[in-house]
This record gives sequence, C-alpha cells and structure tokens, in this order.
Amino acid sequence: MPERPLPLVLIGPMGSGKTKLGRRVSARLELPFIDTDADVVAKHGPIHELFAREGEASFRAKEREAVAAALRERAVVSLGGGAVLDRDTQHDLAGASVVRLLVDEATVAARLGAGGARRPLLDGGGIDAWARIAAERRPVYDALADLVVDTNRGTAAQLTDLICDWWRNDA
Ligand SMILES: Nc1ncnc2c1ncn2[C@@H]1O[C@H](COP(=O)(O)OP(=O)(O)OP(=O)(O)O)[C@@H](O)[C@H]1O
Ligand SMILES: O=C(O)C1=C[C@@H](O)[C@@H](O)[C@H](O)C1
Ligand SMILES: [Mg+2]
Repeated sequence: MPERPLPLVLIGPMGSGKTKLGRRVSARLELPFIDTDADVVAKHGPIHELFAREGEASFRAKEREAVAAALRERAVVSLGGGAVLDRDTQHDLAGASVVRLLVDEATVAARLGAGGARRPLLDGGGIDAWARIAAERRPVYDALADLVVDTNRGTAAQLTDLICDWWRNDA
C-alpha cells in the first residue's frame, strides 16, 4: 500500500507532545516540519503577550491563518492545542493524515512543569484548567483522529517509530 496523505498532522491537548514528536517524525520521514504555534510567534510575538494584548479571539484568527497555510504543505504539522476548534481547520483536516496524541493528567503535570512556552489558558488554573480544557475538547480530537497514540507509555523514539510506520503503511 502507498504512503498515507500529507500533511501528516499531530493534534492533542497542551503538553501531549505534538511539538516534540512532530519534529522527530519529520526528521525521520525527511519532510519539512511546521509548528503552527512557532509560526504565530515568528509573525506576532509570544502567544501569552498576544493573548494579553489582543485577547483570545485575535489569537485564534492569527492561528487560523498560520494553520491554513501549514495545511497546504507536504509536511509534518504540529497544531496548537486549540486549533482544531476552528470549523475551517476541521474541514481542511479531512484530507490529511491526523494523529491524535493522548496524555493523562498525571503524566502531563510533570511535563508542563518542565518549562518551555507559557500557556496563557493555564495561567492561574494549572493542571485543573488543563483537565477541564482537555475534557471539553476530547470529542473534537477523537472525531478528527485517523490514528490515536497513547504517549503515557513508551519512549519518544518508540512513539516516533509507531507514527512513522503507520504513515508509511508499514504498521
Ligand atoms: N513522550 C514524551 N515523553 C516524555 N516527555 C515528553 C514526551 N512528549 C513530550 N514531552 C515533554 O513534554 C513537554 C511538552 O511537550 P510538547 O511541547 O511537545 O507538547 P505540545 O503538545 O506541543 O504542547 P502545546 O500544545 O502547549 O504546544 C516538553 O517538555 C516535552 O519535552
Ligand atoms: O490549547 C490551547 O488552546 C493552546 C495551546 C497552545 O499550543 C497554544 O496554541 C496556546 O497556548 C493555546
Ligand atoms: Mg507545541
């Protein structure tokens, strides 16, 4: 069987590993890597500053622009955690290979504490806010998924292999 369609898109909640695994998968498949959060930051500055300055709706509009451009590419694309809420993005994902990353609250608590980008939707709410947002979005992630990957177990190398084998139809 031939390879699955491109782009190969990673979706899932904050801290599920979209950026980390997306970068590794793209290197393995020798495809370009696009992280839509990084594209928004490159064009508009840090996401927490954009939220503070212009509010979430403005961030979502800018995010949608970055996502629309990314989903036209033959690339591995890691979406921001909330990007899948946009109806046009849901429509664009119909032709893509969509990998949904799962992570439990206990696992993600350690990951989110590890530093990295500030996440404005968790400001003040921490892991409780993460759990509420993840539960709200679960049906959307599940409906869009072509492959579900549990990131609570296994190394990043094993998870990368699993995604690459699936995309190549070797799984
Ligand atoms: N499978 C994994 N095992 C161990 N640590 C991981 C794994 N996946 C991600 N991490 C770590 O968890 C943190 C969050 O990962 P990452 O930034 O890739 O998540 P994300 O899904 O892109 O989150 P966001 O939606 O906020 O962009 C990072 O410190 C990363 O190194
Ligand atoms: O889940 C979300 O809504 C977000 C996730 C991050 O990737 C960023 O896109 C931003 O912090 C919002
Ligand atoms: Mg990310």
